[in-house]
Amino acid sequence: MSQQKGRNFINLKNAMLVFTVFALWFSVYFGERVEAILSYTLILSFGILHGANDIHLIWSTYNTKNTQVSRNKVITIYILAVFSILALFSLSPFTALIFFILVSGYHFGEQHWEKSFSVKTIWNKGIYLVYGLFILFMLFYLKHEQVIPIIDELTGNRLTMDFLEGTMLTLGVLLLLSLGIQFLMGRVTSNPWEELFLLGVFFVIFKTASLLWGFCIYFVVWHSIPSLMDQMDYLYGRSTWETFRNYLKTSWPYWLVSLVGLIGLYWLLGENNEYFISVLIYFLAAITFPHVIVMSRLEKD
Ligand SMILES: CC1=C(/C=C/C(C)=C/C=C/C(C)=C/C=O)C(C)(C)CCC1
Repeated sequence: MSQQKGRNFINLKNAMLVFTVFALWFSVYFGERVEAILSYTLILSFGILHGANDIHLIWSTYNTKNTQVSRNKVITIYILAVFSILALFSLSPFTALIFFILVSGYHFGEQHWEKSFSVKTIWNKGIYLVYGLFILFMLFYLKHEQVIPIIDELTGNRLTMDFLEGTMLTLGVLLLLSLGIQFLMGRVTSNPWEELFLLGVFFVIFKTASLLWGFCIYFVVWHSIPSLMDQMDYLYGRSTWETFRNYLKTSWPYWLVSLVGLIGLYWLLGENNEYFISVLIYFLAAITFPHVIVMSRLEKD
């Protein structure tokens, strides 16, 4: 059984690598406009979908033999969490953005490394954070020409290229040291060369593709799709086309409400924001916080 699971995982990784190489080829042949259309399509479909079942997941993880929670209560708490984040962005955008980047980094790292540590320690959580932040800062640094104005629009703070470079290098050294120690102690089950190679692939993608396409490839291919599969494993015991159909059946209403929410947010904030990506960031932040709590609980289970 575990051998079967391992084989599926390796197949998934290979498929993701093949898709990534294809996406890289695509970015060389097609212009920014085509990339942008495809990026928004993938982010708004698979990207949003992987968080669309959160309410159902919270409800099913909390509804055990001993505790009963009503669906309405879960929906109310979820909506409150989403609006609190939007309120934080309007009160103190810089604090909200720092918080969002930290939480996103942790979440990306947790998704990638969760199955790879044979011993559970508090250090693993630090590695999740450093890994995800390193990926994000690699993208911010390599695409600084677009990222600096976007962050300026969101927060009124103009980051410098030196800051982005320094943070990326510091995170890189921290990551090498912390993961290196874990590998030497024999606590990591994945192949270190494969992991280094993967970081190299992300570097090339972020450098070659546009900001949106680079983010889309990481967010959709390397984060949302594996996360969708984890969620299907949790909910239905396996991830197949059939369980994907079941997943779609429970998540499509939430997915649709999310899209309507994004359109509403654009209608409210569009005039004040030159970049649509800024509105997308508010939206992602609002749905990310509850999502990270749900997924951390699910990975623990
Ligand atoms: C700040 C910033 C970005 C960061 C986006 C992040 C951090 C997204 C995280 C999404 C998550 C964690 C979704 C849920 O699963 C972009 C778009 C790269 C563009 C440049 C500015």
